[in-house]
Amino acid sequence: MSNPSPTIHIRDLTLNYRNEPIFSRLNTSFQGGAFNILLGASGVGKSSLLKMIAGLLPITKGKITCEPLTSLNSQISYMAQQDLLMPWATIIKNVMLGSKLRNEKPDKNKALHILEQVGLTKAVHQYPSQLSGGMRQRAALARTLYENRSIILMDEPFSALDSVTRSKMQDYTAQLLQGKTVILITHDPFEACRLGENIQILVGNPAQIHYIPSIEGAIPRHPDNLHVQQAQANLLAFLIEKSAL
Ligand SMILES: Nc1ncnc2c1ncn2[C@@H]1O[C@H](COP(=O)(O)OP(=O)(O)OP(=O)(O)O)[C@@H](O)[C@H]1O
Repeated sequence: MSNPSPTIHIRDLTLNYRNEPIFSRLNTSFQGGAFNILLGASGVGKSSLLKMIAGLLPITKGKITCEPLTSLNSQISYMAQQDLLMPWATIIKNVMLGSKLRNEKPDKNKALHILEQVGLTKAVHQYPSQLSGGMRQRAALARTLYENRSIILMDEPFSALDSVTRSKMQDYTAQLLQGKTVILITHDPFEACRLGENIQILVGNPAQIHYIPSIEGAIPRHPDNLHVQQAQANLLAFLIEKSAL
């Protein structure tokens, strides 16, 4: 049997930026094999936390571990807020870039299938500069989904999409990443309640974690679902209450 997707533990993690604390002794866990959603006001430290998990920001105090205990970095696929597409490569080559960098044989059929599912069949041989912002974001999503990793970190992956495309991409992503450990940052309470199996909010300065009660039903939850609507209203009220504005 293959290993289960790991749970990620954050222990006493501290991050300062220009002598200001972003978090101080932060503790939480992101559930293995589940969609973990992370919300919080702009600037609270969500992207920094994700980058620390991805190994892109150094850890000076505290620990990030996973259970079962293995090396984190080799298991992670990370989708940044910026699409980070290579301007010199076509969209399909961008999607298969990871294979190339690892000297593996690229799986063209898989890349084409994912690109079809994200609605980019016609753009396969185009360059990033020829695409709209939403198309570029879907290309970056396709590249992330192509990597068959057990931990997927996504920083606002659907933020540039219109609401219909966003809903379709949420459904597809939830279906494809079933059983993986996903940490997804969003500013959208509705997205959080449709996709979240574990919802956490970073609040305050230094930031601490606040947990949202779990929502009934398997993901992706239907927009009609009354539990989703109620949870979304409660979540929005909480975010407004904690807003510094
Ligand atoms: N290299 C860095 N290391 C640590 N902190 C940084 C760094 N660069 C910027 N910061 C500061 O860290 C704080 C948290 O930024 P971060 O991008 O993690 O917030 P965020 O919650 O993801 O915001 P947003 O929702 O706007 O993307 C900000 O005040 C930012 O100015």
